[in-house]
Amino acid sequence: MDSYFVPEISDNVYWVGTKDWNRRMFDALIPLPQGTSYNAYLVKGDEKTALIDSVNPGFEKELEQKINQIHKIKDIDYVVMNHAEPDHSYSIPLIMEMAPDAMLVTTEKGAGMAQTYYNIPQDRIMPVKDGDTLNLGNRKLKFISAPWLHWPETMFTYLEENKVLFPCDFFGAHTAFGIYDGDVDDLMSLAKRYFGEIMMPFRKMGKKGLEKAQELSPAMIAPSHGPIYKNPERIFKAYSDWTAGNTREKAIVVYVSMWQSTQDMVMQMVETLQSEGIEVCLYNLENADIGDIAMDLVDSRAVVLGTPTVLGGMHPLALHAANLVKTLRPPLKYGAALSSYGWGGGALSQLQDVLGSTKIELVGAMGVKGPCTKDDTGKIIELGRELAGKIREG
Ligand SMILES: Cc1cc2nc3c(=O)[nH]c(=O)nc-3n(C[C@H](O)[C@H](O)[C@H](O)COP(=O)(O)O)c2cc1C
Repeated sequence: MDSYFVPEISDNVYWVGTKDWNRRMFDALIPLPQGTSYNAYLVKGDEKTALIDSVNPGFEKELEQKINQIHKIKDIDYVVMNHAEPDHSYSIPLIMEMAPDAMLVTTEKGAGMAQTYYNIPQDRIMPVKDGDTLNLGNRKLKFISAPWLHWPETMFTYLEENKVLFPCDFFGAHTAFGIYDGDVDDLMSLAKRYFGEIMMPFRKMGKKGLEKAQELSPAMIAPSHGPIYKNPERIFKAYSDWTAGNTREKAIVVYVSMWQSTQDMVMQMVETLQSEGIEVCLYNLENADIGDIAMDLVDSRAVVLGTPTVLGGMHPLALHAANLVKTLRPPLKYGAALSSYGWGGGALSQLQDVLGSTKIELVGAMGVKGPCTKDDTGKIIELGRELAGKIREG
């Protein structure tokens, strides 16, 4: 490529990130319907220049050229590492090699990770604490500790003069589309999906991070994935609901069925919940997108899990889903389980084991031998009504 598009997103602040249009999977787990971006930013003061975050493996050359279009890479003074994960930090050692006087700026924990992951020598690392500032001449960077968003070493960086917040993964979205928030129609869904996948397990820390971000009153939020927010209020409002764990009168139903018996049970439950005024989203685990499930877990009040018994336990897809429900720590209050079995069963007791350590109140777990009888259907309707009542209570 002869020349890259390197937008100046704010006075003397340049987006030097890269877009991974064709990536379809993240963390070997999460589908990416619109690819993703690895946002890195170059901040030029009249005395010093800082690079904030870097890019994923495979995009080093593009990053190098983009920086060089704005400022000689060898003259970079600081490389700020908000988060050590390789999608943002993999290219840091290369930049440090090309910019021999540059210092790596990161948290105390980040310093350890920079050595472990990237072999950055200790004498080239400048650890910073919450509230520390770094002078670039006519502009200043301020560092805000933001642990567990979503690794222990994470921090935000704030460019005070421009009022631009660089929160790394926090407020991010996986999409390669658009530069600014107004460019992507379904951005709030993508941001919610990202929140569910990455930030939901750390809602308490997220609440604190949100408060710290709001206190700064930034004019712009420049995350490490997805579009840059020219209007932070929109994402602030959304994060306020999501980190608080505000749920709706909504049930997420996830199931798998080999011979349709469990599916019939699940469908009767769906009809009952809907007729009781409950919003329902349904995923067949055979073809469901885990990211969609994570997104709907963000504000669902109840989960219904349907699985047949397979070899004495849950169907492996249902076990995977139940484990996700457990580890993503959604704000679910209620649950119900539906299962068909052939002879001895076993799926329901395994499900109760998996979800036993969560705060989800299991309203009912119903097992049926073979296909549903009329009598069984009546019991599912009863269970559905009871679950709907709980959901309406709040
Ligand atoms: C591969 C396989 C393994 C099974 N293992 C068990 C089992 O260990 N215990 C049991 O009670 N039923 C077992 N079954 C029977 C199913 O649980 C039963 O057919 C059930 O009705 C299937 O529900 P579905 O129609 O929702 O797939 C197994 C069935 C299959 C196909």
